[in-house]
Amino acid sequence: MHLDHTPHGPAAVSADAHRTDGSRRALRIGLGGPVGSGKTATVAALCRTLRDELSLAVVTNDIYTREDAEFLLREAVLPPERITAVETGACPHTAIRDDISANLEAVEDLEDEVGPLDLILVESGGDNLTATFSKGLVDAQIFVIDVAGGDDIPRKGGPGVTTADLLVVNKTDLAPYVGSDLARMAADAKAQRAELPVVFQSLRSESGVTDVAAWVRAQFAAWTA
Ligand SMILES: Nc1nc2c(ncn2[C@@H]2O[C@H](COP(=O)(O)OP(=O)(O)OP(=O)(O)O)[C@@H](O)[C@H]2O)c(=O)[nH]1
Repeated sequence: MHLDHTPHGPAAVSADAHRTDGSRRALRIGLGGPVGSGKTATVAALCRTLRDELSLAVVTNDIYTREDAEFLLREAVLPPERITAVETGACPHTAIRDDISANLEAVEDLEDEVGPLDLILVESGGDNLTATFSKGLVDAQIFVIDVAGGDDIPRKGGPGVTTADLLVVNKTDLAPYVGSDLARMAADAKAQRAELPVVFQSLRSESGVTDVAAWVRAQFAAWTA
């Protein structure tokens, strides 16, 4: 894995790093990607890995339900008051890109109610390859795809694959069963993203979310620097 954070750190993105009382607000990282690629599982693993070192909260987005939040609550990855569900009621990308008001309110309410917070993870509802977050909502974004969705996804591109601050190719454990060529996926991702980082992970393996957690730590270090 090649991780080069410097040109794309969150400090370069957000002009509004402070709250109205002058305190530093939480770094906001968005996770988007197709349905079932492993966004909630990645959020859960990040919470377990980082919760003892960072003050964390999560906002989930579902179209009609609160299933993702309920999963995180059931798994007890964070205390319940640190997990908020937004029911988008429409295309998931509308709520993270076009009308971000419900998500912004959720993020700000979390900071008011359980802050000060270091990091808020905002998980989008599952969508298609065009879904990206507004820079008014998050400081950095992770796009999660999986090997079972087809090994031609990195080649097909789209804004999530090409421009996300981190591309995660999840479920590498399934590659032999679905005939996905990981080397080809890596070469295609490199061609689409140049120096932007890519992580291949299996949440079923021992290393799990380690590389993504390292990237998040680096983003947080840049944010607070
Ligand atoms: N084999 C394998 N399964 C995984 C991995 N990561 C997640 N899963 C499983 O994939 C399924 C979907 O994972 P989720 O985390 O719910 O996916 P999601 O992207 O949040 O799905 P939506 O919110 O519906 O878009 C679940 O059954 C997970 O347990 C992985 O690395 N390997």
